[in-house]
Amino acid sequence: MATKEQKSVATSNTHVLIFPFPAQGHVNSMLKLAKLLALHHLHVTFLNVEFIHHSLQRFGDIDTFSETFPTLQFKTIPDGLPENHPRSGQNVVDLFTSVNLNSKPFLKDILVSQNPRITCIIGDGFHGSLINDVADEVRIPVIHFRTISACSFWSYFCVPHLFQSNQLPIRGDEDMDRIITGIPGMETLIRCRDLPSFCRENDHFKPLIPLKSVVSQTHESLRASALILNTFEDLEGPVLSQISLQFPQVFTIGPLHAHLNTRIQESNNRTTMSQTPHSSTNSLLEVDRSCIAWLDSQPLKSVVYVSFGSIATITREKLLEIWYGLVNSKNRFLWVMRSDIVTGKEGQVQIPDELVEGTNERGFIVGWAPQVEVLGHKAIGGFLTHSGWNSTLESIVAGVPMICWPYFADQQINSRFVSEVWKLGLDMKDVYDRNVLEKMVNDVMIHNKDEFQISAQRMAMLAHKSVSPGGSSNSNLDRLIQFIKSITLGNC
Ligand SMILES: O=c1ccn([C@@H]2O[C@H](COP(=O)(O)OP(=O)(O)O[C@H]3O[C@H](CO)[C@@H](O)[C@H](O)[C@H]3O)[C@@H](O)[C@H]2O)c(=O)[nH]1
Ligand SMILES: C[C@H]1CC[C@@H]2C(C(=O)O)=CO[C@@H](O)[C@@H]21
Repeated sequence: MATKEQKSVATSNTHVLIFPFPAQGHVNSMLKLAKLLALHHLHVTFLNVEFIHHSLQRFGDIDTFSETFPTLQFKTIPDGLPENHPRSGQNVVDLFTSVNLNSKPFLKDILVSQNPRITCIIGDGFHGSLINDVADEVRIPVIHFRTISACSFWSYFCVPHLFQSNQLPIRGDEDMDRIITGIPGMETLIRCRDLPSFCRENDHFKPLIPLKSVVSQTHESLRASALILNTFEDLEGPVLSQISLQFPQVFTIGPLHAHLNTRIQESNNRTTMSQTPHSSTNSLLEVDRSCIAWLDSQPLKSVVYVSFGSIATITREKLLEIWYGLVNSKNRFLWVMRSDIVTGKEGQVQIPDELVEGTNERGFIVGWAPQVEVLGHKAIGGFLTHSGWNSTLESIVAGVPMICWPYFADQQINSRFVSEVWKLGLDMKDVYDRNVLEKMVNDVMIHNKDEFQISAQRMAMLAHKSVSPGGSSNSNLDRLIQFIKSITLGNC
């Protein structure tokens, strides 16, 4: 239910247009920012490509937003791909090319036709050059929101320097444990294998998204008036100090899902009109809630939650290797197995009898889960994750230790920080072995459980502190709102 305060009309002519890269991990966090700004009475237009908007209407709850966020509106543009294009899994990379090539006229049209007029664009930094070029043409100030961690953003930023100092490229026959020394703030931490996967010459994504392109998008953020990151100072302070030397206006306002809940609660408390917590999923896929009833019947912290996000795909062999590792560990598990997760032509995966039995005894499989709710459930004791940034933050907020099995892009460096810097879990990157997984799962769930639980609880507490009144992300959001308003005034 909307509060009196939320229902009040926008108090200024500040009108922000937010445009995410069309994928779950990006829409998720950028829509949370949209809600936060709307909650503070700014006009917000959230621009999606059509298929994302339709998915949010089908599986999310955006049609109910006008009640709670009256100053938030949705607009759509085409993505330029044929209607029957499978926009799921790793096919999302085609969207990058197509949106870059085709969306400019539609974007410009939306930007100049709104009332009140758009005074600021918050664009996905992954589409940095597109956003900057359009913003220049229509003369509207632009802020970049990069939806990845500060440590991965910074590593992309430093790539040209790594080439100059002959630390890159990473060739096919490379010693992947070679230390990369040229990233300020991470001097002895990063091995070749921990750099974003696009840095590997033999990366299977390389032909689809060249490293050069991701790096140049990252440098495009230098042209923006400010940079927003979904992180918090207690988590990534040293790297953020380095980023601030290059980017004078950096706003760290995460973890955004926790921040939004805090601000909604604050606003409810002020008006006493409604105490209903905000539980929107922003989901692009149909959520299967049956797993919650299953979790309700499991012992405290006994279940490993397994999910590899919205893009990762795996071969049949790797899927079975993970499955064996989980079943052989004898722990209970809840696994999100997306319908498009298995690559290759085999179609249906034949599942050995011992895996079927082990799963019937101790496992539960769904196509898509209410992840934030699952991670917050008392039965969850660990998270086998691909280390996507949203999943990492959601695990941190819930105080759940991780076993990391990164797939591509920023995930390789996120998992290094999870294991070696934050001590929140173990990193299994580049290993596809059931015995290793079995051992790691048991380390996190049983043998070193107390140690991991203590560090996970500590970081969860810091995350909550950062979004609470007086916390760094909370204050940074107030500063960001003032910054956006000052851009509006300067623009009049
Ligand atoms: O069953 C599920 C599984 C996932 N999710 C949600 O889906 C999101 C997944 O996001 P993320 O963990 O970031 O993974 P990806 O979908 O893989 O995200 C892409 O975008 C991220 C942000 O840029 C990057 O960090 C990743 O590497 C990139 O693959 C999270 O909010 C989850 O809560 C669900 O709601 N239900
Ligand atoms: C398709 C992926 C390549 C990298 C992109 C990204 C980024 O901002 O660097 C994050 O996650 C992915 O969704 C994008």
